[in-house]
Amino acid sequence: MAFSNSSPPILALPRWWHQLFSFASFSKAEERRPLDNHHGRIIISGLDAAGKSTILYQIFEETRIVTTMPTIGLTLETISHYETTFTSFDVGGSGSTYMLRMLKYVYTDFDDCCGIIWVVDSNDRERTPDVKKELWSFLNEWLPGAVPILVVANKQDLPNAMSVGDIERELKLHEIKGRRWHVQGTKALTRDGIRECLEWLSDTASAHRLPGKKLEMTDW
Ligand SMILES: Nc1nc2c(ncn2[C@@H]2O[C@H](COP(=O)(O)OP(=O)(O)OP(=O)(O)O)[C@@H](O)[C@H]2O)c(=O)[nH]1
Ligand SMILES: [Mg+2]
Repeated sequence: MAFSNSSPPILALPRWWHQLFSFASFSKAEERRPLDNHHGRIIISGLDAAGKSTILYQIFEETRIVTTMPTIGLTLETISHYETTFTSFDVGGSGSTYMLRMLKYVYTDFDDCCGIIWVVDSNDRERTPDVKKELWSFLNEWLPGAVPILVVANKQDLPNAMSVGDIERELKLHEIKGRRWHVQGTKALTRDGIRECLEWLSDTASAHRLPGKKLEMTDW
């Protein structure tokens, strides 16, 4: 998602919108998965078109193919599943810094954030510098304390995709201090790697959750 400086972002959907997804996903949840017993919030972020919404839906849907539309404006996509909520948002585009500031103001319950999924389009080599800039700005200015970060190297099915090692080097992930991090390759369209993502988060995010808080995943 991108928007120009001249057109400030707006909250594109009412706050109750995610309840539709809560209802839809709840009925499908028969088999317990790695994060099902956790509490807190997990944020899914990254540049536009990286695959955030696809990953969000693949975590919960049983279908093999997921169709997504570009997430427009300052749109939060949130899905609740048992005690877990995933919320997704975009940080790309020229208005991203303004948007993050506004989100901090509007949406104040990030104190319960216990993990981040940062989605990268591994096939989009041209935008690697943008990804690096946004990721580090996010880590330095936005993400509280020692919250663990899972970098998802998505679109591994595409022939020009950077490897997990390439992404680790390009984004200088080894310079991350004071928090656990990991890179997981995924092919979100076919769900490859999604379970591994959840397993890593299950091991690490729980250490950062607040007692008694519901686990939520937020695709911003
Ligand atoms: N080849 C391939 N395409 C993918 C993969 N994951 C997502 N896509 C496609 O990439 C496009 C963008 O995916 P979305 O999930 O909408 O990405 P997003 O990050 O939510 O995008 P915005 O909401 O616009 O910021 C869609 O056409 C997806 O079908 C993948 O692993 N491989
Ligand atoms: Mg989206």
